[in-house]
Amino acid sequence: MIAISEIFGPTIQGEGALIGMPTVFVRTGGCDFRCSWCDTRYAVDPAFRADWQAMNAEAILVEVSRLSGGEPILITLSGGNPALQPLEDLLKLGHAQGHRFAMETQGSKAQPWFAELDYLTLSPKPPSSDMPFRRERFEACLAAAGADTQVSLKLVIADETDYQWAKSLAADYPDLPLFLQPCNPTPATPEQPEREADIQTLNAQLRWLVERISADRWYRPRVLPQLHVLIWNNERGV
Ligand SMILES: C[S@@+](CC[C@H](N)C(=O)[O-])C[C@H]1O[C@@H](n2cnc3c(N)ncnc32)[C@H](O)[C@@H]1O
Ligand SMILES: Nc1nc2[nH]cc(C(=O)O)c2c(=O)[nH]1
Ligand code: SF4
Ligand SMILES: [Mg+2]
Repeated sequence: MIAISEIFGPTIQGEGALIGMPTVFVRTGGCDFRCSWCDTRYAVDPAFRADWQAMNAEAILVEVSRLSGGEPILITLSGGNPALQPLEDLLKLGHAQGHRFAMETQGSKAQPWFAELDYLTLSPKPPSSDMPFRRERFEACLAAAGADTQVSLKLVIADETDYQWAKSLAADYPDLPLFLQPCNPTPATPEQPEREADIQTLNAQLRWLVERISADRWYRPRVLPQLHVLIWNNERGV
């Protein structure tokens, strides 16, 4: 069984390589990380386990199909860390129904079924998250994805230290499409579910990042906002 925090959509992928793509999100419950600025703690902290549902692949796809109006769609697996879940059957059955699959993970755990994904976003965590980067685990994820899965690197940047870390990490993986995403310093939290994102601050951070890469003559990354935050602020389920 798969621990599910929420299934929602259709919406658009708001981040990274597939930004703007219509998709249904399948958010799993449980994470091996506790990032300082995590915007989905309700899918991380076991205190919210009672809100998660154990579902099998068939039941998840019934809900996706209800949301998509019976049409095949891009299914985005996120979390929590979806790599902690047994998702092989979901990929097999979903593909047989014509869906495609993208997944977001921090790269802390590799699974053989990464090779069955259409897209994999690896989002290792910068110093500001207070989480470690374990290179051998990240590289195990790359190896598991293999040649048939489109892998990209999406790095969250909160400050200059994160920026320097990102530049150095990215240099070690020159062939990966690279996306830089400003950190939202005021995500909604279980304590403050109505907390607003400050769009002015996010825009200033975005501008800083563009100016930063330009000043460095670093022309490789694409700098993107969290589009869903610009559209819906910190709302959940969009
Ligand atoms: C909520 S995580 C879930 C998937 C997986 N655990 C991971 O971190 O990649 C999805 C994406 O949101 C990003 N994210 C989480 N909190 C954020 C914040 N406050 N500002 C910007 N991005 C954030 C993560 O870095 C990750 O790229
Ligand atoms: N629209 C939208 N795009 C997203 N991209 C990554 C998300 C996530 O929480 O993993 C997310 C999300 O929650 N909503
Ligand atoms: S790895 Fe992802 S879901 Fe887990 S705490 Fe960090 S941002 Fe949140
Ligand atoms: Mg999110």
